[in-house]
Amino acid sequence: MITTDPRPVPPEPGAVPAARELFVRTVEIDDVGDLLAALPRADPALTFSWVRRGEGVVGWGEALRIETAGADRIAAADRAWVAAVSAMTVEDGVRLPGTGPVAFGSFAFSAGSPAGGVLVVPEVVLGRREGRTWLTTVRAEGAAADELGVDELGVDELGVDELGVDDVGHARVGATARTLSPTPVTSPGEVRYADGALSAREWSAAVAGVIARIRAGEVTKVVMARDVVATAQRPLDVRHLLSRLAAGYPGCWTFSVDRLVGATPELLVRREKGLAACRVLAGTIRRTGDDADDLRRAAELARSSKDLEEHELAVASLVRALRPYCASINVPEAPFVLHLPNVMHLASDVTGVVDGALGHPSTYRTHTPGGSGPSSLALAAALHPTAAVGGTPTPAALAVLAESERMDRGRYAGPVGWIGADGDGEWGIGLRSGEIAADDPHRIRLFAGCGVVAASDPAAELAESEAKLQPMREALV
Ligand SMILES: C=C(O[C@H]1C=CC=C(C(=O)O)[C@@H]1O)C(=O)O
Repeated sequence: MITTDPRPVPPEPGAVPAARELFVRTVEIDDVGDLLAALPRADPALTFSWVRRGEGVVGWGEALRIETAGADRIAAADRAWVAAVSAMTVEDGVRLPGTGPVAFGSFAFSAGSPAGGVLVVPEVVLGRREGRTWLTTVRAEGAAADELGVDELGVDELGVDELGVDDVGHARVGATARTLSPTPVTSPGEVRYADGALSAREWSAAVAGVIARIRAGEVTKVVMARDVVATAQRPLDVRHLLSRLAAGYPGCWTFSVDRLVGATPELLVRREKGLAACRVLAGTIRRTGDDADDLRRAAELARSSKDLEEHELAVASLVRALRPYCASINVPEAPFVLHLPNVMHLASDVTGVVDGALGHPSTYRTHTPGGSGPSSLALAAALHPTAAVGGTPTPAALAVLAESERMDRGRYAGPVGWIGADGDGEWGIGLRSGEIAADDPHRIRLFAGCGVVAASDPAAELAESEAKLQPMREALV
């Protein structure tokens, strides 16, 4: 484990700790079925996921941990990752996004939050893309096979015993990997809910106060979030939450990083082969469950001046932040309506060609033509917080929300995702999520936020926040 926590002395810009030498090996394996069902352990601190429509990466164990804090938390993690990767020996016979070394990360929404930021390289990563499945194992250089602790890692279930260990102590996994047999998944049992920082009534009053400040011209848009605390009868098995989220919300990115769990519909940024892609969401209407009525509501959302204004602000702020990093940007003329099981959103997919002359051109290991320029994490650092989670203009909106929400958001609404050795990766916005307490595995804080503009109504925003809490409430059943 390495730690780059800049407290008490902030690091010099560009300073990174000495990285631990790691040996990383990716091999192609037979399809193992549901990636999430392969996760061997219940522990939310050591179980990682970034899965959408059955594809993505999951991981378990901890080979390397990078911790950061403060305003520089995302960029510092990016620098530490470059140093960590440079100390790795990599054997990657698959060479797809998500193969080779992968770090899962999660960052606090606010610079001042004690939640800081973290990148973790799991000991085992299992991935699937376009019908190909791979397994990556990570161990300290020179470690003996028993130090790898294959039983602990759950890799033994892949048939390692039979296939043996290679000359560098690495589990050899053949093309005939057997089905994984993780420990049984447990459900949470009875779940009790309690108010978070504010009761529903107090939060509505706070929203009314923010609307008044917006109407007075202090800010244009503020995203107001609230939290609810759920306490389960049994310790939370993160796999239960992940499988329910993925089944209920297949179009969202189902994530688990360092106790933050959720299914986000919003992609902060993906960088792949020199292209950046962002999905901006802002403007929401609840679904009723009646298809005809939902279609009528979707049309209403697409015409709603309140929602269109909220959406335009979000797109404009994202484009402003992304432009300096891109040689060209494509912004759709109008948003589309994204249908999720609980809500519909106005959505815009913004893409850009990353400027390869910027960033750390020589520091990333490159196996793709686009492996130079700002990494996915550097782009996430530049884009966070978007107007979809902060507001407009950003500094004033952040000040208003901090005063009005009266809570620390922790990692909610911060970047969450993964980065590979070449800097490519995917970072979502940590929405529709909850953070499992470090000191009590029964407790999880759920979050939901709503973009508040001059035309907002507190009761409607409260109802919208309830709809946004639905995925996590359903996952806890
Ligand atoms: C802040 C959240 O949603 C954002 C993303 C999509 C639509 C939003 C809205 O319409 O208010 C929010 O900006 C949340 O889900 O907690």
